[in-house]
Amino acid sequence: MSKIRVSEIFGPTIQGEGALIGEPTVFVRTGGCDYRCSWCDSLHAVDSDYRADWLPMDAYEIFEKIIKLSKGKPLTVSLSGGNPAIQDFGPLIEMGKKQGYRFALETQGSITQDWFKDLDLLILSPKPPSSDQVVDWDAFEACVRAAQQARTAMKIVIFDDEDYRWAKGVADRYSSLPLYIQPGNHTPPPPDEPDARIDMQGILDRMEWLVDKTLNDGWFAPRILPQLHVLLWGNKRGV
Ligand SMILES: C[S@@+](CC[C@H](N)C(=O)[O-])C[C@H]1O[C@@H](n2cnc3c(N)ncnc32)[C@H](O)[C@@H]1O
Ligand SMILES: Nc1nc2[nH]cc(C(=O)O)c2c(=O)[nH]1
Ligand code: SF4
Ligand SMILES: [Mg+2]
Repeated sequence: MSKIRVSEIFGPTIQGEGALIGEPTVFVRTGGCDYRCSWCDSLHAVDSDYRADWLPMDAYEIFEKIIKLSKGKPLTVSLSGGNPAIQDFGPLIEMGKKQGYRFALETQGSITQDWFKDLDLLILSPKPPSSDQVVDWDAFEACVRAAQQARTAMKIVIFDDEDYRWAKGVADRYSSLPLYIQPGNHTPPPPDEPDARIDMQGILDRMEWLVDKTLNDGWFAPRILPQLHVLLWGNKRGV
């Protein structure tokens, strides 16, 4: 069985973002990402300087840890990273579903896997201009198609006016996908400083700006949500 590069497994906590906000969950965060977003809040799982901290684990070992953390009570497992779509989660999803666990995956939509169809929720998070990344829309489209019947949602981080306009354009192209927008944390933790100071008032101001802008604009398609875990715990890692 192939190994998955794991940065951290933690929980139970609540899902802090998007469609499943507030839902109890255990996170499996993988190491390695094909993107380098300018404002990434999880660089310890992206930057290869930290690869020595990423542990190769097989599906049995990961599921054992999930069972321990959840005390054997089935819940939703959130697969994130880094880009978790680099890894092979097929065997873990198959194993977990047999025991009643559900699986949600967070990815930017740059890499497709055939096991996307087995997810309970695929969250595609294409990156706006402020990230300094360039979206490959063919690759994104392939992810949407690979989901097949699996529930799929889109989540876009918005930092400024340009991101906002961009998000509206993307929403038009994928109007059948439920959309969640969230303000950015402009004070993400440096990878070697897990609990770095956070500008909470600045984040709340960005949330208010985003709500006002969206409503004044008469754009009623998206749900506008903060990162709830950030409001509760700041930049703390493993929550
Ligand atoms: C750390 S990423 C990992 C999964 C995947 N690489 C992705 O970007 O979707 C998880 C989520 O956090 C969001 N995110 C990362 N940095 C952020 C920041 N500084 N402020 C708000 N959201 C952020 C991403 O856009 C993504 O939706
Ligand atoms: N509680 C909590 N909710 C989250 N939603 C997305 C997260 C992520 O980093 O992928 C995340 C996270 O790290 N913690
Ligand atoms: S795609 Fe996700 S994990 Fe990768 S750098 Fe961007 S926000 Fe971070
Ligand atoms: Mg996060």
